[in-house]
Amino acid sequence: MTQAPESLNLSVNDATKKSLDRDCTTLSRHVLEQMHSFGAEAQDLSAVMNRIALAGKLIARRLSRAGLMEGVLGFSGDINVQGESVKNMDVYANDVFISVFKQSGLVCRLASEEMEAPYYIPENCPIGRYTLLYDPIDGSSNTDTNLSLGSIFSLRQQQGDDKDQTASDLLTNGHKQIAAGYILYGPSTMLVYTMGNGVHSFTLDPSLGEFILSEENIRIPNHGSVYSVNEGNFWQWEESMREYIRYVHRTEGYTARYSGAMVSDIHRILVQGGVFLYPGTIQKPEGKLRLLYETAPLAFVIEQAGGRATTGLVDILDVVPKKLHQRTPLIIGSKQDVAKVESFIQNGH
Ligand SMILES: O=C(COP(=O)(O)O)[C@@H](O)[C@H](O)[C@H](O)COP(=O)(O)O
Ligand SMILES: [Mg+2]
Ligand SMILES: [Mg+2]
Repeated sequence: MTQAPESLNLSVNDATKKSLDRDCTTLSRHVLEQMHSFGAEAQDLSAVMNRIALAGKLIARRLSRAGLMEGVLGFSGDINVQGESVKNMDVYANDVFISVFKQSGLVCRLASEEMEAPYYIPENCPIGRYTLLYDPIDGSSNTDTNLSLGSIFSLRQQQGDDKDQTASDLLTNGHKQIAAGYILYGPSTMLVYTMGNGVHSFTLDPSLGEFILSEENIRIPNHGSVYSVNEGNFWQWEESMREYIRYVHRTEGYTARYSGAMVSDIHRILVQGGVFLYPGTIQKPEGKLRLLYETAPLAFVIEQAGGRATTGLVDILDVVPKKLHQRTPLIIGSKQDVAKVESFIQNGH
């Protein structure tokens, strides 16, 4: 039998080892590495992230077969607390997050876009002290046309016992988030998260059923060519926002990208730079997006990657909400591009 040269053997083994190491860098292992500990808190956070990942896998599985199944596409017939028509996928994804945390001993309360008040899991409460805030499906208008969608999550420590079930301890600024991130349901399913120590992305490997590390410590470019905004709202904005858009139109080097799902638009900006805007309108100065489970978690991610997020006047992470479903305007992305928009809002140029 002919022996392979020693050097060839070595390089094959090295390559195999590298790919094995990569395949074993799962989300739960990564969280433990981030915490530099195998202690109880690290184990809990790793388990929480693992459950969020399970929710992402369940939602991704349903979306991948949506056109073949009854009752997945279309509207449920309900109107949610935001006054928006609810889609069947909104209902399913909302229930998925509740189901994965039941009997988990991890999360005591869940608050979402689709529920007027938080959902309490009393059996978890003596143990789990976390609250999960989430947008189960972001960009739901894309559901019926097989386009990208997202889920957004934010984890907070419960303060106090919340005996009266008003959840008033959630009405604090975004710096109180322990972890935040999103799942992007695109050509592949990705999970991006931060725990205050950089931003990391994972791709779902369907053959393993695991989220595997794609990129660690992602840094957003300081400037990018993309501006991402619904220009259909042009005449509803304040003049300063219209002036900014006129500036973009007059200036070389900008390109518009808008998918209808904020998670995918902001993911593009995280990777390639630029700015996403959802400003308030003259009629609705607070805009459309909700602070606790949309703008604050995305602000945490983008700031951790070296970018910025503001209402135009105040950093998103400094905003203290008065109510659970409070809305804020959002300008988020590369530092230079956000500063440019701010200068139009604050100085008119
Ligand atoms: O948060 C969003 C919508 O939230 P939702 O789907 O209701 O969770 C965004 O993804 C927007 O849908 C998106 O930016 C498009 O908004 P419009 O330009 O259609 O208002
Ligand atoms: Mg949303
Ligand atoms: Mg939603």
